[in-house]
Amino acid sequence: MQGAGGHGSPAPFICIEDAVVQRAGRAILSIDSLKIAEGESVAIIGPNGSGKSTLVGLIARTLLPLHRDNPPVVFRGQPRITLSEIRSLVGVVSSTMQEETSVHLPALDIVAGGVEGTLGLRPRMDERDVARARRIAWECMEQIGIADLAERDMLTLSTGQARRVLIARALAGNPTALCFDEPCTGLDPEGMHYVRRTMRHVVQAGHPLVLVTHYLDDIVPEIKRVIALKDGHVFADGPKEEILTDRLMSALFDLSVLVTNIQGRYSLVTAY
Ligand SMILES: Nc1ncnc2c1ncn2[C@@H]1O[C@H](COP(=O)(O)OP(=O)(O)OP(=O)(O)O)[C@@H](O)[C@H]1O
Repeated sequence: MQGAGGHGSPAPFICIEDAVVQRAGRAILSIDSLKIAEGESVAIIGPNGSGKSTLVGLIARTLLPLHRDNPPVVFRGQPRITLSEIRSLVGVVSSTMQEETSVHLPALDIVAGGVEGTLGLRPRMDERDVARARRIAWECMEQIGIADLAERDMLTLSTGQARRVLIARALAGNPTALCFDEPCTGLDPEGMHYVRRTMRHVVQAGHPLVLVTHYLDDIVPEIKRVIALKDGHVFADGPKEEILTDRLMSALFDLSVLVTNIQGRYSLVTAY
């Protein structure tokens, strides 16, 4: 089937054209053109305030751009798409969600809530639907190696464990792609290790990932493309070997930095 990409090329999974998000009278994000192909995993990096979370909100439609006749964000070439269709295309995990799910509920029910996009299981849910949602939740937790947390109260989990529960919750909605906004922020090295391992696992399991991060270390080997944002604009976009260089990263962060690459795992080093 030919998508809306024209000339026989398939439509991109996400196509953002001429998108402007304005807050307090100024453009906090301004994207001329940004396309993410079907099946492609990307990392979006940039300093604080560069517009990364705004971009996630734009993609997930949790915030709205300036009105235009043609929608600035188009999935698979379909200009009109509902919020629930977006949810089935992109499962988002963000720190806001972590706050929202800090409640006295078993982790299994938090994950089960991901099936219908609710916080925990919906009240007055049919018994069969509850059983089905819990079965899916269990499978998703098992898939990423956290089934042992199923009965634990969310409020007793470490930040790293809760983060992985949220990843399982996103998987429970069976979205095509996943979008993680700063998945390793606030975690200790062990927590980071397990979240990064989980990211590799979900990509290898066939879910393309849009990863938003400050840390080059989060860019798992499966991610080949890096998009750098600065001051609300795309500053650089390309294969990670071309973007993750000393020169480009120093210009991005306005700081003299060195990029290390050990067997495909990148890091930033500064001489402080
Ligand atoms: N509601 C708002 N009103 C005014 N300014 C806002 C609002 N929301 C965001 N901004 C500003 O927009 C810019 C981009 O914010 P955004 O949260 O997208 O950046 P970010 O790259 O995700 O930052 P961080 O790395 O700190 O999470 C920032 O300068 C922020 O202060």
